[in-house]
Amino acid sequence: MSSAISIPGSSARVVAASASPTTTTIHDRMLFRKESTSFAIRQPKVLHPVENEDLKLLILENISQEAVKAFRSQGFHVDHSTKAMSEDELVQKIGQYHAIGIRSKTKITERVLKAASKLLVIGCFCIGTNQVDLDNAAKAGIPVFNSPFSNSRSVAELVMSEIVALSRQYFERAFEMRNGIWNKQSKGCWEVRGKTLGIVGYGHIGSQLSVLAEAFGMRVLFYDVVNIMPLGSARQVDTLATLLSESDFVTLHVPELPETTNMISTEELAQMKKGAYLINNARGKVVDIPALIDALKSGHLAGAALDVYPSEPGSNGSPFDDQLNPWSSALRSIPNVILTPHIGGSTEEAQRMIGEEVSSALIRYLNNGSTVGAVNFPEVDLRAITLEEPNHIRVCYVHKNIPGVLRQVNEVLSPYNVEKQYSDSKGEIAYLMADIADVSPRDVNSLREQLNITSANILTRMLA
Ligand SMILES: O=C(O)[C@H](O)COP(=O)(O)O
Repeated sequence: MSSAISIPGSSARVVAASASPTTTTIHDRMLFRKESTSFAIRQPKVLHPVENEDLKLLILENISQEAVKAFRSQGFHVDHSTKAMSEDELVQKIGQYHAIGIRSKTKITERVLKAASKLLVIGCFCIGTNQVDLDNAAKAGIPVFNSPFSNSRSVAELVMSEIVALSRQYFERAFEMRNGIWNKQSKGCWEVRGKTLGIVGYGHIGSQLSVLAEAFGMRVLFYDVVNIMPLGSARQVDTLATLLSESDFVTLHVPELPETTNMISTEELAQMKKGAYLINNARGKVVDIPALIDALKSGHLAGAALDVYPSEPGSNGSPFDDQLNPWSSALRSIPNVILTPHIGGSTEEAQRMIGEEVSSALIRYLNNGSTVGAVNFPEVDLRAITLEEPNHIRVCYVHKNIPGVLRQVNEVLSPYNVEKQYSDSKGEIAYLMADIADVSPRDVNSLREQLNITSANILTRMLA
């Protein structure tokens, strides 16, 4: 949510953005300068890449129209599709685009990145970024942005509904009623009040869920690799085994990482209480599904809810079958499992917020060079160039993080007045932004060429 504040004496507006780390920067705000007792307003100049070519964006997976509108309002050309793209399709098409927007299905692999000769930035319009080869993107000078928490509430609410649905078996009853079967029963159906919820991963979703579960009268335990202050009366436990052995419901909220692959397998399922339930809305590879099928068939677990799978179809209407995942029909035949098609973050509210948040981050990077909020890149930003500085240009220089680079860059910039400069590094990648005064259009090209030939250069862009 954002609100607008009118500035007296000005038709411009200030956008007071949400608490998101990527939605508010100095570029979004007016600049104020104190002059005697009143404030004079210095308006930020809207920057654009000085390259002649128009920016082309590929927006996949039915990303919110809010994002598409925001991009078009910047004059970008947008190709929009409701579907994901396969690696082969991307390799064929990506070469013409400067930016791509994806959700969790489209994989940006090393092969795709090699074909992405013009790509400047990647937007993941979701929380997860495991679908992108982040290291190779950074090495190619491509920052990746995501939406770290805009769909947290939607996922947490889905989990609450799954806890009640599993506990009351109402999805099975509803399924029977659809088939004309009246089967009223209370055996094995429980209230959730007084039961223990074990949350694995106490980040934005896990902590939100903790609050909702306590409002339902549940006792909440959580396990996380870092120490986190519990909300309400929740309690952090030291080991996953403790959480598994004490919880009636176990819900997973961890990213897909080598350490979390098959985090819940035969041994962990055996540690869960007999009659407990497992819920996974995180990533498909976190649960060893054949082991889960065994635990359900043996009756050790009373039920499960799964929203994510190791392989997922790329578009609606595509089959969820044994070709996609070899155990698919075995899983589908178990009655006490709720299977949903990765809808955790699929609400109008979440998609709208994500659309606004990630499109803003991409526009800020493309037009202003800001990498604040990037997940694979040093975070660099500069205060805005103002309208009172018409011949200023902004240099955005992504380079290898090796000694001696700044000396070379400053030599190139030395004939000019460098108004401000900031650089930072992350692993092998470093990023420098500098605003330079009084640069003629002819000098812009020469500056770019001189920076392009520095040995550490990965990508140089000029904004004016
Ligand atoms: O990573 C996420 O935010 C969730 O898994 C949702 O992914 P989706 O946007 O592809 O539905």
